[in-house]
Amino acid sequence: MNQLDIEGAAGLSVRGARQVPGATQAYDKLVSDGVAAKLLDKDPTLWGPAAEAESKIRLGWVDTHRRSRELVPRLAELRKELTARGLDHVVLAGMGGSSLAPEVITATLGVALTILDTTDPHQIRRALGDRLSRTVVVVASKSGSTVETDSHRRAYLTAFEDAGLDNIGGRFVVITDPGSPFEGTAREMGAHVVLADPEVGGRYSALTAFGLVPSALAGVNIAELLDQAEEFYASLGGDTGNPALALGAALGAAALSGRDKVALISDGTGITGLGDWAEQLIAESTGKDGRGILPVVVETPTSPGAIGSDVLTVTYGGSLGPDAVPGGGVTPHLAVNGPLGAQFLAWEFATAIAGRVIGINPFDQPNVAESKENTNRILENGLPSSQPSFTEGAIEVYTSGSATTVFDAVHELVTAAEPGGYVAVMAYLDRIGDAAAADVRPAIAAQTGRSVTFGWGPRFLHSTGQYHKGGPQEGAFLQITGVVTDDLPVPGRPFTFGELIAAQAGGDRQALSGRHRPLLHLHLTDRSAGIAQLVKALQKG
Ligand SMILES: O=P(O)(O)OC[C@H]1O[C@](O)(CO)[C@@H](O)[C@@H]1O
Repeated sequence: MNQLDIEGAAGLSVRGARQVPGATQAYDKLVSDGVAAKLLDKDPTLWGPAAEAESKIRLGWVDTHRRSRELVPRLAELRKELTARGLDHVVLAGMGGSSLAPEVITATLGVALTILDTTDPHQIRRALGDRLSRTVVVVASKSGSTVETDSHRRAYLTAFEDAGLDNIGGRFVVITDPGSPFEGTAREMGAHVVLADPEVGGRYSALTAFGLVPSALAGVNIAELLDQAEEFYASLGGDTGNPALALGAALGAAALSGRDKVALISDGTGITGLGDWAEQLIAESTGKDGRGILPVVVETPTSPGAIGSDVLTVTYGGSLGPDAVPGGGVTPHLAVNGPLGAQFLAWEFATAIAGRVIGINPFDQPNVAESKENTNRILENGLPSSQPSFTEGAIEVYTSGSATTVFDAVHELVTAAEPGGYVAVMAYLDRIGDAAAADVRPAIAAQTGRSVTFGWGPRFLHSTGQYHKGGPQEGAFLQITGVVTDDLPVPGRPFTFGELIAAQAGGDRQALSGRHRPLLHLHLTDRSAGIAQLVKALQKG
């Protein structure tokens, strides 16, 4: 470690922070304003008067890990009860902050958990067909009004009833805020109910019931995560030896100096998938008022997009020894290493700090509602009819440009993004069955040298979706949808999952085109053939 590196408690270190241009000045200003201690003290004035009311009720994450302790014995008991009933397959239904942390936790610790954060009927059908009689469904929604999650609950309820299973209510565990619509529904169903910490927003909720309940039921030792957070907490109030303060200062200062894309890359040292969780935290927290930091999850240290003139390269992983070379194969601006429980708290603290540095309120998400409203309107009135501009193989192309091939249409889109802008690939597909669609990201990034993000729809709507609409208006958007060959009704609702996902995609197209953003829609009439054709066309150039 050298003087640019800061090691805090719990073995969490941030290397490189002070070499990021502007970071030292930002850090010194934070110190002279006493921000670290004030944040630890939950001071709601740190983000200005306009953000104060929201901040007042959103700072519980600072020490929520302490209140979460009471969950440890309770969840051990519940797990015992469920396994005694033979319910050993845990399915988590939840969007954004209600499922991303358990995904990282279980992936990192090698524990099986089935996650439903989709409305793709094929993916949902596959989950419903998997060990149904042994399934316990964790329904996680802070607001208790998220359409995707409620639809999953309905689908499982009907599947359990159709299979003639007993004690159906007891096959559900509902996590929600006290008094939310889901609390009443859960009690009526006879579900197990775990009320969440209401003073913690979804994306800051890793160490609340949202992160811990599904993880514990799946078999994770959650006490260990809480211990790591508690140990790291000791570093948070200080002006020295505070890696989270350094991380926040560097993220904020980099964005102000033009490195406003953050490539998030695993260094391969034992933490899996933190990038997807941090992506939501950073994008939804900072992408507003025409400002923000764009997180770009990059597959490996050598994948396209890891470095660039407007990119802050950040690697993450488990604790590293003092002489270790960080980065896992790339030279990062910042390397964040340490145990997972400490990482969650460090990134949350750093994001709140970066929000202050760039001058936004890190606790609201003012532009998320728009696509949801468009979706509801489409579900009521139907999608406006449209004809493809042309069809190539298994791909229908909807473009306002003049291209006549898929490759040219993508090229046209990419060149329409502002210099220093980005391309967002948004795939409303089955993220297991259609996993190869993720290859589109590196293929476009390699061709263009631009920052390219990839998100599964509708999951990204609860993450980078906020940034797309609220952040700097410099994105170009590639939306990919796919044929539905085996649709599934949403029980008790006047639409199917296939109609819902189409309406979500259509609603987001309306939100983006309303902002006059470049948008290309590709519809796959045969999913696997279409993906293979698209990736091949892009790779060939
Ligand atoms: O937990 P809920 O209320 O279902 O919300 C899920 C996600 O949707 C959002 O509220 C908005 O997209 C996220 O901030 C949140 O994590």
